[in-house]
Amino acid sequence: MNDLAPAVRSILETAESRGAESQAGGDDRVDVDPRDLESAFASAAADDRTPVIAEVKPTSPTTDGVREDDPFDLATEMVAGGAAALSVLTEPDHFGGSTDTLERVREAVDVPVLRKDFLVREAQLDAVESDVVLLIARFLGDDLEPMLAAAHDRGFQVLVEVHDRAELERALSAGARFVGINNRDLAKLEVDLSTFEDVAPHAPEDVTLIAESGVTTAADVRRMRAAGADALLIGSAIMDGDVRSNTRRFTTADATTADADDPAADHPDADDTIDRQPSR
Ligand SMILES: O=C(O)c1ccccc1NCC(=O)[C@H](O)[C@H](O)COP(=O)(O)O
Repeated sequence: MNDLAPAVRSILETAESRGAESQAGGDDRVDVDPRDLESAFASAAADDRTPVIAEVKPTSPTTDGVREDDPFDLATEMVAGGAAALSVLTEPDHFGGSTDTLERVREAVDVPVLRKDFLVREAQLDAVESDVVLLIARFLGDDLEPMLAAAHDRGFQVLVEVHDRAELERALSAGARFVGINNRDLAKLEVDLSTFEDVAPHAPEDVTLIAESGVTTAADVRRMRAAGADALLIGSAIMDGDVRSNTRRFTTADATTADADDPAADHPDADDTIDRQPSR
């Protein structure tokens, strides 16, 4: 883990020292009856909305300042903007998140809610109920498979985050059905959308692929969709300004071409679809 950016090492150190932090004050194992993520994406698509997971992200190591708005209001605005699902940071020290926030948001909306955190131990799965949990292949190493099984056992759907082809192979061998390809390199914290384009063609067709991080324009959305993204996870660009209209700009991206709201030119390869490997 020496190759990680200092901020990410710090995130990981605090993650390792955090316990289950159960809202009930006990250490009961959660048993989740989740809202179905795949159906939420399908409903969005049937409704001509680009499937977007909008992220409630008060701050981060790469963001200036903290957004203090009530997460309840942010979440309802994101859904009003057409988000198929939400992601809520529960990491407190670097992202301003909390399990309380996630509980309140999940009560306020009827779309699936992803718990975005840096989970490294099974007991941490029991801190709060959500429809989906994130597991990061790079942080979990050989623990990925048992953590994935432990999460599935509790009823969670699991988004396994990868950054390169080797991590994709580990995620697939562990049994991941939802894979997030993170365009943010946790070693340098740099974002490069070609990460998704490089890794996605190696995923089998029956895996649901989510493009994570660094999407800032509708043209970026179309670029990720052309490269095989079934859905997108977008945080900072939604949190920066009017959350409802920002969300709408992304959820209508498939239905629009480059327009006045999105002056960035479409990526030259945006119309080239990339064939994914056939199902294994
Ligand atoms: O967002 C960060 O600054 C960050 C720093 C270190 C580790 C993880 C980080 N982000 C976590 C995420 O996965 C993103 O919040 C998510 O993919 C949305 O990204 P973006 O749309 O670029 O805000």
